[in-house]
Amino acid sequence: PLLDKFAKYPLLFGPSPISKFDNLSKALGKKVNIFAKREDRNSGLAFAGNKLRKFEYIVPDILAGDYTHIVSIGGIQSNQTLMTVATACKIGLKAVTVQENWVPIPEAEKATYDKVGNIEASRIMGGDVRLVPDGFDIGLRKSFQDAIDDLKAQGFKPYPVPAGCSEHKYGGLGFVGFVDELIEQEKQLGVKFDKVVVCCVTGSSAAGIISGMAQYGREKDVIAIDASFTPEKTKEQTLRIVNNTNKLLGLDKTIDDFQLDTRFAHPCYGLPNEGTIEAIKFVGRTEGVLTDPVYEGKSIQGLIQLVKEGAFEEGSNVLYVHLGGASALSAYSSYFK
Ligand SMILES: Cc1ncc(COP(=O)(O)O)c(CNC2(C(=O)O)CC2)c1O
Repeated sequence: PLLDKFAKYPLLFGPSPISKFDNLSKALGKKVNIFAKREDRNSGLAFAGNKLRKFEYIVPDILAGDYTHIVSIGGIQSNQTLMTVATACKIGLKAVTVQENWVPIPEAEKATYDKVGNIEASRIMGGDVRLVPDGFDIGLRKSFQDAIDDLKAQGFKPYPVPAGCSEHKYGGLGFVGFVDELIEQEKQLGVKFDKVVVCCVTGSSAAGIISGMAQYGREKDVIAIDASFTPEKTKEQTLRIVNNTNKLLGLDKTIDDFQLDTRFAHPCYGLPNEGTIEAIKFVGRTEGVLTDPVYEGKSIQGLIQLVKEGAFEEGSNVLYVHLGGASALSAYSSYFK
């Protein structure tokens, strides 16, 4: 595969497993065969998750320089910042995480939102967690630059990793590897996936999958479900990462569009809608698998809706990409009384 020319630092157990969601398929009328590739179980670090797959192609660049800190950014219950801390611990660096007010925290969660789940785990692992009041935006942020300048002023050498690793030059490579893995697993399973459904916010998960599938002429089989609630920005950023990644791979292909379903991101980034809560419970009760109110709850809500409205041909094989995130559920307990 084209990816072999890039250095990779192993952070995952190996290929992430594929579950067969037969109960869910049946509960939805057995029209399609639903499978799930489990990035939520891809590593032994922290709570596992999609960012660790991205960090595998970023860590060699960190180790190549005498950096002292990894600096990253996210919301208070960010999975990105947690996986930044875990990766830093693994490679012996310190971590500074800028955590902004990306989510309008519901009254019922105010007392615990910045104490439980992902942020608790970051503190346990010694992350220098810096809460700042700035609002949500998937782009490059002043608060992030301030943290980097602050560390440099103290004589440290910080390595910046932007939100979701997505604007990092190698941000898309991890999920190109996901596709190479998937192609192998299709052979082992004797199954070809007709559609791949994945959550999309800062874009490098979906971008890597689209770029990876483009090597096999299958980029149109990817359906991204927006959870940013800023779909124009997410679409532009994702497409840019797709084409930057194609260039990195030496893949002579420009992709100017992809399917981004924007129907499930409401009411805003970081808060579930009623259908999200229904979907989380439905999949929890039919498959014993947990998803979260910010990301995977919305993408599985999208998958269920797409099945119900006949978006997939009868009998087709649909792969759901579970990117992680259930570790933030404790910050949303008021939704599951
Ligand atoms: C569990 C989970 N699922 C899907 C996504 C969306 O991935 P992308 O950002 O690559 O589009 C995230 C991202 N999370 C961000 C974070 O700060 O945690 C980057 C937004 C995620 O954590």
